[in-house]
Amino acid sequence: MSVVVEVVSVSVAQRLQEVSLALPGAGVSCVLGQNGAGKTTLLECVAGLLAPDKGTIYWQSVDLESVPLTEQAAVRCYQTQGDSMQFELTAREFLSFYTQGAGSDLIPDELETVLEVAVLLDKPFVRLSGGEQQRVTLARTLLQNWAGVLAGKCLIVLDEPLKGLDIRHQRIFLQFLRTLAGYGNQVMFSCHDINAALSCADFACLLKQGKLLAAGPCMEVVTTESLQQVFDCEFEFVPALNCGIYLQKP
Ligand SMILES: Nc1ncnc2c1ncn2[C@@H]1O[C@H](COP(=O)(O)OP(=O)(O)OP(=O)(O)O)[C@@H](O)[C@H]1O
Repeated sequence: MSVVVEVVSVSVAQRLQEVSLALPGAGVSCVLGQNGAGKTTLLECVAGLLAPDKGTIYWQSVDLESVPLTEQAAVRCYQTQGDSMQFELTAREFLSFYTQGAGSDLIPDELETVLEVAVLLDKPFVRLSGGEQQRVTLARTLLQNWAGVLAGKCLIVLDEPLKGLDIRHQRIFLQFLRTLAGYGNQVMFSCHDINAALSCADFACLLKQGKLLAAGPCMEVVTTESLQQVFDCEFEFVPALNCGIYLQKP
């Protein structure tokens, strides 16, 4: 069973104010908002990596503060916005370092198909391009708990996973997030590309200046009006393909 998350009146000084939301048991949720809106802060709280000053995070109706760190780590995959690396490790060494116990195949076929990291493994991580580093770190994030991910038991929290990815890798990775949710995992990610996020997510959290403006099914909470409120610019909805896209008005 995936991790059911509830956030109740969570505040972090200067960063989040009285945020409450409940994520569906399995699915994909996106967090949208301007720079500094509190997206990373919310993701860190949900992932159990930042204790709120006020309020409570529940996983499976249990106060996260009472869940031992090892138990949290066993069902969580977390990706920060940018992994810095001080050492001249190859991508293979970097992945091995984080994925001890992942099995004999360093990169499972399913991950390789999506992230195409095999060709990068023998290069020094620090000399990979930004997007290549992102693909390796996305692999590392999922390999942290790969067995749990395959079993659909994980909370997968990704801070700007599309950062640096070319358009093809973005599309493939977003489709893969749906696959992971289909296994039963709870996926939550932040993103600055509204249309990319909405092509994948079924639930959206809209943040502005540390406050939650809305959270709920994308079809209900994402509108030209709510986006204007979140981003302080005007949008037009253009029907396209089988859904539509939001364009920023000039
Ligand atoms: N460790 C910290 N201590 C104090 N304030 C912080 C800390 N980290 C971030 N902030 C502040 O909290 C606010 C929210 O930051 P956060 O990183 O959550 O925003 P964000 O929505 O993820 O932004 P971005 O889109 O730029 O990544 C910002 O004003 C930021 O300056």
